[in-house]
Amino acid sequence: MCTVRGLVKTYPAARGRRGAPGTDAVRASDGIDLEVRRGEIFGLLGPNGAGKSTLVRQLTGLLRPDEGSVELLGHDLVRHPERAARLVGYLGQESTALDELTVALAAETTGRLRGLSLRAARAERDAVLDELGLAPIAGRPLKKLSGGQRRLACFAAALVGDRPVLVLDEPTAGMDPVARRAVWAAVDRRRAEHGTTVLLVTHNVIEAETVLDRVAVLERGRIIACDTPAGLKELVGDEVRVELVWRAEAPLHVPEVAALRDAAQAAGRRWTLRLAPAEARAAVAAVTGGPAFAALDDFTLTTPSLEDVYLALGGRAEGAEGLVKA
Ligand SMILES: Nc1ncnc2c1ncn2[C@@H]1O[C@H](COP(=O)(O)OP(=O)(O)OP(=O)(O)O)[C@@H](O)[C@H]1O
Repeated sequence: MCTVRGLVKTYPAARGRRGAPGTDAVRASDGIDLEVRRGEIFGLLGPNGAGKSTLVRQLTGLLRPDEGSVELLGHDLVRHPERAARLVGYLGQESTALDELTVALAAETTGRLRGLSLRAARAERDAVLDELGLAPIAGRPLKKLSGGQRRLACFAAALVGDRPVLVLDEPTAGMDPVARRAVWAAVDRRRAEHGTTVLLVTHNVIEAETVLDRVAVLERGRIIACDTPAGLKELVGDEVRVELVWRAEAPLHVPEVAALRDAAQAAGRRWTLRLAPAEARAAVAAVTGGPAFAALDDFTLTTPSLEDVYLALGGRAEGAEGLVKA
């Protein structure tokens, strides 16, 4: 369905101007091979700057690779990037092109641009606004909406005209849980009813886990893992995640707590540890059975999630500095 071979894209170095420092060249795609199957919901996961947007912009014909090939539904998109518009419904990270339009007109205009008759564009517009709960704000201009509402309106527009492939760059960024659920339900419905293939860029690993068939993890322009969520989880084996939340400072004077310090990733009052099951049981027994218990606010034990895989592979913990040890 979509085959990518040896994709390379380097952004050139820029000279600094007016005393500002220049930037080095960035190899944002560094030899990417990828195969997405028809009807698959395929995720691209990775830290900021890993090269996810650069990759999807090459898959949608918006950015020309330096080297390599992109074939989408039998079309060579490096040679014929203009063909992507007929194949792909693309939701980019920014929406400025539609900002002046109302929610209804953004959806209708997209339909018209995709070749629908006026009557068909209006029918699809009404159906998609209803489906996503946007009818009450259909008459409002995008630029006067909240970030999450604007995102949902752009998502609605991307769905109009029924493209066989949807490429969605962080579709649920800034959305509340109700809107996020509506997005995932709409994606699922298109796959079930039309066999739509979906390529999804996301940071939200926990949310993505429930909808993705396969995931590629990107880091510094390379794919460092690609498998089903379950297959990726096997990489972290039977590790258990232990979360300890302290009332205030961790009681490091308690030897059992001090012993866990090196294995823990600390974020404020919260410690996260990844341990073998027996070690996890021992750790919980130690902090709940002894003098540390008075300092403990809460604890949880969970089996591995896609986020644990991501971290184990060397991804950056959200909000944390530096790489997390495998
Ligand atoms: N137009 C550009 N010119 C120069 N460098 C760029 C440009 N766009 C992106 N980059 C650089 O290329 C690398 C990959 O960027 P890209 O936007 O593809 O990452 P990403 O994985 O989508 O990140 P995020 O999760 O933050 O959206 C980064 O180092 C970024 O700084």
